[in-house]
Amino acid sequence: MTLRIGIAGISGRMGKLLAEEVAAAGAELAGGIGRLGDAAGLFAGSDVVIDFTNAAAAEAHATLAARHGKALILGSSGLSAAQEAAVERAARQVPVVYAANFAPGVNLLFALAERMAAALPPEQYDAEIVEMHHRQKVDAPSGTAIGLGRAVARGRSKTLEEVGMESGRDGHTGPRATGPIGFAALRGGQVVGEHTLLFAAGSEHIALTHRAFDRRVYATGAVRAAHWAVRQPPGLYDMKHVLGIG
Ligand SMILES: NC(=O)C1=CN([C@@H]2O[C@H](COP(=O)(O)OP(=O)(O)OC[C@H]3O[C@@H](n4cnc5c(N)ncnc54)[C@H](OP(=O)(O)O)[C@@H]3O)[C@@H](O)[C@H]2O)C=CC1
Ligand SMILES: O=C(O)C1=N[C@H](C(=O)O)C[C@H](O)C1
Repeated sequence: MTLRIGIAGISGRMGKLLAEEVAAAGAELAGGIGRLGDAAGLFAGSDVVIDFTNAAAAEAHATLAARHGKALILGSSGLSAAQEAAVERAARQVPVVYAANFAPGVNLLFALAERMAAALPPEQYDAEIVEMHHRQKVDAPSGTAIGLGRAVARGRSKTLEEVGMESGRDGHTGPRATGPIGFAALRGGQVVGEHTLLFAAGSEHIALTHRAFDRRVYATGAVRAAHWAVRQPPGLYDMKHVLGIG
């Protein structure tokens, strides 16, 4: 049977591409809403909903997904801890794929970041994450940068909260602390998404960079996740589960 996919945020930069990718994948566009749309109606009429909106709307859509028993693909970034807790609650009842970035290359980068961090002692290698996005982006650091930070922390057998984040350095900051991960966010023009993870030691640097040239890469990944999610039991998944990379 043809999969019915609903889109929350259909008039946005991502939403327009998602509608095209739903059709390209042979699925049915069950409906699409913007800020003023009927969200409950969208969930009622869809097998799975893809959300690329904002943090507050994402939280509301997670609650609706659970209420309507529908799978959810969540791409929105900038969620607070409380908003992520609402997503986790929904995922006890329905499959939720919550991914900071739906590009395959970034998800490989997450896996590499964890392995590199495990191999490079924090006393010798400072981890720094630099990201750049278009001037319309409203949250910083990007969800992907935070995802990279979480991967580095995991590689060091800690959480990101335990390791600590150092962002917005300005003025007399004093020497860099050992351990925390540095974050820097650049905004300008129409940059689709660039992320660099740098491990800096006294005698060497290692840097990994991902550049997205076309945000269609995210839309293709999200539609792929939608087809995958409807076959899963309730749970919180991310793109590594969809792609089968660990
Ligand atoms: N995980 C990933 O791979 C990616 C994540 N993102 C994230 O996706 C989100 C959207 O990005 P982008 O498309 O560039 O942003 P846009 O601002 O272009 O689009 C967001 C859309 O969401 C709609 N919206 C706002 N509130 C609601 C609501 N309550 N219900 C339904 N729709 C709503 C807006 O509609 P209206 O026009 O009515 O205001 C708008 O069209 C961001 O958080 C971004 O960081 C982006 C790219 C990739
Ligand atoms: O807002 C964007 O554009 C993007 N947001 C995501 C993020 O916050 O990481 C993913 C991608 O970098 C594009």
